[in-house]
Amino acid sequence: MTYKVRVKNVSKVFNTTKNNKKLWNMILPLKNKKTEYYQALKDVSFDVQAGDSVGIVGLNGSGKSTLSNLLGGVSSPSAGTIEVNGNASLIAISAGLNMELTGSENIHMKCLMHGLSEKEIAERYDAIVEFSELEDFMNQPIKSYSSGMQSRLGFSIAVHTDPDVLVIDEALSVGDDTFTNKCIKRIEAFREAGKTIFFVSHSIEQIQKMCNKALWLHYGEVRDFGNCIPVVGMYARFVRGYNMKPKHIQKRYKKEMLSRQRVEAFDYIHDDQTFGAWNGVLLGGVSIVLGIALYMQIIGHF
Ligand SMILES: Nc1ncnc2c1ncn2[C@@H]1O[C@H](COP(=O)(O)OP(=O)(O)OP(=O)(O)O)[C@@H](O)[C@H]1O
Repeated sequence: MTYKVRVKNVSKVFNTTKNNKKLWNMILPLKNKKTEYYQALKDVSFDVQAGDSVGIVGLNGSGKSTLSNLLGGVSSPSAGTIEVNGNASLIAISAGLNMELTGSENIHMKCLMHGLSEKEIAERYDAIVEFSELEDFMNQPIKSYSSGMQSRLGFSIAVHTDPDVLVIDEALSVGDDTFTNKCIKRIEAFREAGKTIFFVSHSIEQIQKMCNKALWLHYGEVRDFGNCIPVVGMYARFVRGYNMKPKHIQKRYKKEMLSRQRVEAFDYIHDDQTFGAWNGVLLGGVSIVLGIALYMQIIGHF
């Protein structure tokens, strides 16, 4: 069967080394023996078909937002591949919005980023504003918006740019019920049109209502993936059992799981951090050459 989104052996690693930004570490990155990494996602694989609506569940810190950022193209995996047939749009609270720009400018900017022409933006502008219910706030910088207002604007822009894959990360958790219901209706219409949706939420009820598939992430790994009702049912049973455990047991479990996600290998990474390291080497080299040139100039003067 053809897939709409294929996530294959994806890992995401963050450099969590303390004092990593010291100039010395940037110039001589390979000297930094104590580099520490945190593996937020570990070897995640699954395929999703067009028309699927996938709920992503998991405890706090299990990697849901990290995955939604990868799916929405906001960041790239440290290892593995994500293939999306079509264009994807991420809606998270304030994702991709510029806090200094007004609501109106943000609409323009995000629509351009999604490949819409000036004519298409002009045609859709009123509908975006009307759906967001922010008519009176369009000329204000969005840093003055509440998180619910930012989310409404982000949601409205994203659905009107008509993406093939919509990634919704907790964006519905900050709105009031009336707006959330309006969004849910819009998402359902989206699904009926054969689009693909990823939906991150802590509300099991919302996921059961809106999704046909579910992915359960557990401390960066796929614990289960498949039809929504059984996967979410298993997850709900796990959460009930977990919540019944005494606090100190929960704390110990969490600590042990987090310690398993710390990795030390340097060569594992082939993303921005390695680029950063080589940029450091380049910067160091250029500095030395400039230093020598300056020294020669000074010597030449005397
Ligand atoms: N930029 C970063 N640098 C270092 N660690 C990070 C970074 N981003 C995320 N993490 C870590 O990765 C892990 C997964 O985070 P993520 O936000 O994806 O989890 P989540 O499942 O969305 O959590 P929540 O339910 O609380 O929103 C967390 O332990 C987090 O601290």
